[in-house]
Amino acid sequence: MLSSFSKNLLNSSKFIRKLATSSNSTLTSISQLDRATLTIKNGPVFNGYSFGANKNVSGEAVFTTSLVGYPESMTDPSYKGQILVFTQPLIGNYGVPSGQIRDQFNLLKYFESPNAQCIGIVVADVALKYSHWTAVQSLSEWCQSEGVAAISGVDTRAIVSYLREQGSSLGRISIGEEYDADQDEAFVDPGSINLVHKVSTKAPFHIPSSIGNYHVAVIDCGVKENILRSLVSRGASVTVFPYDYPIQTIANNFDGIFISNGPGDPTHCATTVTNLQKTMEVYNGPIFGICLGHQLLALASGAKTIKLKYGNRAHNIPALDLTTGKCHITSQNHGYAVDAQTLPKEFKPYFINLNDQSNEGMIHTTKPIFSTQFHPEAKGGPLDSSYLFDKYFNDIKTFKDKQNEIVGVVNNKPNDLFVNVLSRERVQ
Ligand SMILES: NC(=O)CC[C@H](N)C(=O)O
Repeated sequence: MLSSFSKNLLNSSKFIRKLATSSNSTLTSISQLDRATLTIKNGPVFNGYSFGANKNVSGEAVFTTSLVGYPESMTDPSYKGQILVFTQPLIGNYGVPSGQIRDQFNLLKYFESPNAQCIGIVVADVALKYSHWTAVQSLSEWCQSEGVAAISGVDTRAIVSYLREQGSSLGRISIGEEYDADQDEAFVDPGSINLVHKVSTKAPFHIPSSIGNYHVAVIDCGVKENILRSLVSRGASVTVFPYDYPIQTIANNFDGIFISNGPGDPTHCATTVTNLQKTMEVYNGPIFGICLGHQLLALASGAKTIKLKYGNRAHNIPALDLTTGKCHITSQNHGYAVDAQTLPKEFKPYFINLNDQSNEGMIHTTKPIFSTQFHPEAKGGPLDSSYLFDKYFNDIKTFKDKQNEIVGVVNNKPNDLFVNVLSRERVQ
């Protein structure tokens, strides 16, 4: 523990450094940075430099082996409350694009949600200078304005080796002070918080599609913008509902139901699981779930989920499609998985992870219901598995054609009166 004298000394040198840099907030050299410490609970301590928000944070420390895509990963709501360690040694070299720019569907063009979601990042070597035609600021500036703590100059190989051996662990980033054993208690366990509640829209919202006549209901557990784009750009207007909305009460107004990705332990989403069970009893249309959506659908079907030792976070994970025998390189970000042994007989495993043999998806034997653990929408990551959205839309078309035969109604445009009163973007 530091004496009060050395603490004062540290604080005054920090103050002098702040004065020296205050005329120019753009950091260009590591010598301008404050000290920072990454502490793993009951584990090692790593000393480096702070290049983000001037605040101490604590959460689950996880690692990603993605080479690119830090803006997409950091704005993915599935990372809510986590400290993200990048194995790619140089991070920040292409800066950060604008979080304001929207596409033709009014969706964010470069971000996966309006804000950074992880609470901290850990990199070996931050690029304080950046260059890219879409960049509007440095990673350091963005972390400061978004309240994300960030540490550079640490041995990320040692950190990741530790997390691989011990499993994902609680961690803390402390700014401007040396490791203080007195703070050992101050670790926040995001596993004890309902993280989905924090990221889900607070009220339904609607995204119209001028391309087609389908209407899909999305259960928002922390949905990524590119999932919404993948639906809207294929011709579905999308109405997005809060994670705990009783979807079973309105399901039959929709041509498809979709369950999104999201943060945390799937067993914390009991209300969503119960609603999905009830939905599957009353709804015969297509259902598609991604990542947390896959896990929730599996729980609703009677299967169980497990926590993986350190999870799968990367943009190059091989998943075998068991129906075609083809391997696809996939984008992933999860710490939990479905235990394939517990799948009920109506569901077959759909994909398997070729690195660790964990379950990567399931498909119903008779109904148009399937889900994947990986992210077919990518962002970042390869587009190999985007064909699954096409499959979902084939299921939607078949279902709708059949409905139209029965009902004799051809035009099922989303009920304008219902959707017109809804917001056009997330309600936070
Ligand atoms: N990307 C996701 O949806 C993550 C799902 C879940 N929170 C997990 O960590 O396994």
